Amino acid sequence: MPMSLIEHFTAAFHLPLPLHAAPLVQCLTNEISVESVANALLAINAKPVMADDLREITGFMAQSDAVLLNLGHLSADREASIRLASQAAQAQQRPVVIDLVGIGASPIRAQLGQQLLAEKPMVVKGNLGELRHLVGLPSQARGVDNSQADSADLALAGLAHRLQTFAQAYPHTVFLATGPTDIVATATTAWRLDNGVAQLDRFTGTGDIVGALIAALLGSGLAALPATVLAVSYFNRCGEAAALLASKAGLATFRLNVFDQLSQLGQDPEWFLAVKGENYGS
Ligand SMILES: Nc1ncnc2c1ncn2[C@@H]1O[C@H](COP(=O)(O)OP(=O)(O)OP(=O)(O)O)[C@@H](O)[C@H]1O
Ligand SMILES: Cc1ncsc1CCO
Ligand SMILES: [Mg+2]
Repeated sequence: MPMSLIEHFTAAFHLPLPLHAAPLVQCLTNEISVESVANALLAINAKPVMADDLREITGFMAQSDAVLLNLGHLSADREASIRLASQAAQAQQRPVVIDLVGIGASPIRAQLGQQLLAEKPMVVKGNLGELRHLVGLPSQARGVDNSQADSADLALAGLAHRLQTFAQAYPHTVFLATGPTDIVATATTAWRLDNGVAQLDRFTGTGDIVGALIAALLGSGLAALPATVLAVSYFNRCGEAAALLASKAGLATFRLNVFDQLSQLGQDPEWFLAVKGENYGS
C-alpha cells in the first residue's frame, strides 16, 4: 500500500499553528487583496511587510525570512520591483513564492513569469487555468478566475503529468495549481489535494492568501513540498470549518469565519485528520 497523504506529510501537519517564531514575509502583491493577505499572515502569527518601493526592497530583504511575488496588479513600476526582489532574494538566499496571477490573460505577465522562473523560486503557483497556460495546455479560464472544464478528473491528471515533465527543467521548484482540486507537482512526484469548499472561489484573494501562507511556512524552515501541501490543506480545512459555522449566512460572514479559522483551527492538534488527497505516482 502506498503511503497516505497524511502519513507522508505527518511532520509538516504537526507544525504548531499559529506559528511559534513569527517569520517575516515580504510581499510584493496586488492592491485588490493586499489587506486580506496581510491579515491572513497575521492570523497564523507571521509578520507581513508589503513594501514594494524599488528603493526599499533590498533593505527589507535583509530582514525577511521569505518573499511572495504576486503578479496580480502589474504596472511598469511593480514589474521593476518584482524583478529586483527576485534577484535580491536569490542573492540573499531567501525562499521565494511566485503567484502567476493572470498569466493566461496577459502576454506581459506570461513573459515576466518565465523570467522569474529562471531565478529558481522555491514554489510557483497559480490557479488551474494559470498553470495550464504555463505548461502549454489549453484552458477556457478567463481573467484571473478558473474554468470548470479544467477541474474534471481527466484534465487534472493531464495537468499533473504535464507539470511533472515541465518541472524536469526546474528540479528545485514545486508547482501548485489551485481549484476545486489542487495539484502539487515536482519533477519526481505529484499529489492531488481534495479539501475546500466552493465558497472559497466567491471572495477575492483566496489564491493570493495561499501563496502568502506557503511563503510563511518556507520562512519557518519547511521544505517547499511540505510547505505547499500544508498551506493548501490548512487553508482549505479553514474554509470547510468556516462554511459549517456559516451554513445559513452570506459570503461576507463566510469570509470573516475563514479568517477566524486561520487563527484558531490549528489549536486543535488533530485538525489535519480530515485532510484528503492522493499521490499520482511519478
Ligand atoms: N470549488 C472549490 N472547492 C474547493 N476549494 C476551492 C474551490 N475553489 C477554490 N478552492 C480553494 O481556494 C483556494 C484558492 O483557489 P483558487 O483557485 O480559487 O485561487 P485563485 O483563482 O488564484 O484565487 P484569487 O485569484 O481570488 O486569489 C485554494 O486553496 C483552493 O483549493
Ligand atoms: C480580481 C483581481 N484582479 C487582479 S488580481 C485580483 C485578485 C485575485 O488575485
Ligand atoms: Mg490567483
